[in-house]
Amino acid sequence: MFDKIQEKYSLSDAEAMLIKKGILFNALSNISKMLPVGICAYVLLQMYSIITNKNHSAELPIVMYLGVSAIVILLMILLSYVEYTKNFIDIYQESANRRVSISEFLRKLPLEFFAKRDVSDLTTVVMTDTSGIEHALAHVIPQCYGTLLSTIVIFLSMLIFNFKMAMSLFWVIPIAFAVVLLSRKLQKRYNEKFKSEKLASSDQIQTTLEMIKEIKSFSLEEKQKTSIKIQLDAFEKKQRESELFSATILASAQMILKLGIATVILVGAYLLLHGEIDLFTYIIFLFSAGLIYDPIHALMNSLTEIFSTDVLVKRIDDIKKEHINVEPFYAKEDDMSIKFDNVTFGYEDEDVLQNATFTVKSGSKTALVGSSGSGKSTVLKLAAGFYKARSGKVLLAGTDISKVDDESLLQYYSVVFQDVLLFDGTIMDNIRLGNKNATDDEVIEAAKLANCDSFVSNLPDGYMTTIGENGKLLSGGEKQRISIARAIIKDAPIVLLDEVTSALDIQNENLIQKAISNITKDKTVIVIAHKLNTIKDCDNILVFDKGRIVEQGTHEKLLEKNGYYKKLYDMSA
Ligand SMILES: Nc1ncnc2c1ncn2[C@@H]1O[C@H](COP(=O)(O)OP(=O)(O)OP(=O)(O)O)[C@@H](O)[C@H]1O
Repeated sequence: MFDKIQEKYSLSDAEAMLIKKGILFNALSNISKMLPVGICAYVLLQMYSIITNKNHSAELPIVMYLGVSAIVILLMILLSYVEYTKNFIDIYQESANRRVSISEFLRKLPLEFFAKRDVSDLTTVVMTDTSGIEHALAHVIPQCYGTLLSTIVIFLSMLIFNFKMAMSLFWVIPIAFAVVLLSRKLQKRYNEKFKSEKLASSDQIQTTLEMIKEIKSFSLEEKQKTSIKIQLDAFEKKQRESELFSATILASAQMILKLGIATVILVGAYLLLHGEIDLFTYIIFLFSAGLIYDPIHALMNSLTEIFSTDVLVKRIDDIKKEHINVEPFYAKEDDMSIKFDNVTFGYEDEDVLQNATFTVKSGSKTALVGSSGSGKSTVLKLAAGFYKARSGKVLLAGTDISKVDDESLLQYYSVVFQDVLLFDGTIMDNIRLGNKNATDDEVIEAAKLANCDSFVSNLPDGYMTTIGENGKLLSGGEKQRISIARAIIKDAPIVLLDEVTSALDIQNENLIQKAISNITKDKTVIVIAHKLNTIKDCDNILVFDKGRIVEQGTHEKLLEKNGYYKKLYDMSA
């Protein structure tokens, strides 16, 4: 049985051992809680015998009872302490590794996976779902199985002590369990609905916060408020339904358990009157009836929590099923040629790139031109292995990049995309992201080449200025220049540039172009350009229209051809 638990929760051997100890100490702690029952019953019986024998001169050995009680209390405290440290502290520490390993796994997944899943959903998996499992492992599973074990031990002891009384005490337990277990499927369904509404709510709140500027500028506050309210109401409804269902099941199980007290009183009284049991046995069972059902009720509570972890475990398992390429990519003798071999790709059902075939020779420059939405950025993303081709192959130095590990592949790429992502840190650290070993001087050198130096020197702390979440303290052009500096400092053999001049003012554009021509020197380059006069010296130009390459060649050849490129060129002139 424990193997199943270990497999279900993907427990490490150390974690499994801690949980086993937790179960053992919980069981011992539960059993120790029954010891006072024996002592109390024995004291009461002694008192009764003194009173009924009218032997008032006889004395109770009070000191001995106090001594035994003190030992029992010490034992109970010790067991509770060990149970606490084993269950909560050690297991929590071990479980923290689970969150790290999921984050690490996510980091290795291809970008394609992130396109299918939204960020708040994944954050919930890493933070909330793992917390739910941690809580279950520390607080619920050891108690649950510990209580089960101690109940079996107590049941067997009581059965040996008195069969009829034991049956009158324990008959309710399987019935109460059956009620909880039979409700499992329904419980799961309620839980899944509740979880998905919760996710949709946090998703909507996150989207609202991300789009706050647009919402305000288009006066959409009221509309947004209404849709958030509708979503939150739906979430609350599902939460109420789920909790009401669990509470009803638990209350019913508890009522069934309480019936056991009545049967112990009635059956005990009957057996006592018919001389089948003595008063001591009766008292023992009466006390036991007052104590034994509480941990069992707690166990049932725990069971509903264990059922609810099924959904969490499934969500984590679904991520872990994703395929990660582990084969590292090795560059072959400086060959950095990129080949698209009949590549077709779509983000969703529709193909946005069809049968693209071209070669970017090692050390050459290829420009991608075409109307908006024709598939240029998609080609860059496929070239960097961010997405896998639906059919056909993308090859780097003859190796199919869909088969190799992203991390080893991407070390050969410097990428500057339209959407610049910066983290909330200093400018120095943001640029150093391109090369974590770069010295401060090297960072500043790269920043100068990317024309960052002029605006950075005007900032209060220069390169040590913190730029806020996603560089919110910087302009679009400044952010883009930082991303160029990153690419410069990385100095990778392949450079992918997407509309690098789009967010720059005219004054800086020439300087940037110069910086780019410096970093792209002797590199394999694919650049997207809307200003066609900047790509005249490219070795090859691919002209895109509606996801297809309609022309390719050098600037002169394409002009001579007098086709689509010529039309675009004339329009941009
Ligand atoms: N993440 C995505 N999910 C779904 N569709 C996408 C995604 N990214 C792009 N598309 C769609 O793919 C098609 C090609 O987009 P792509 O960004 O490659 O065009 P582009 O030529 O680079 O356009 P632009 O010059 O405007 O940047 C477009 O129809 C676009 O709507």
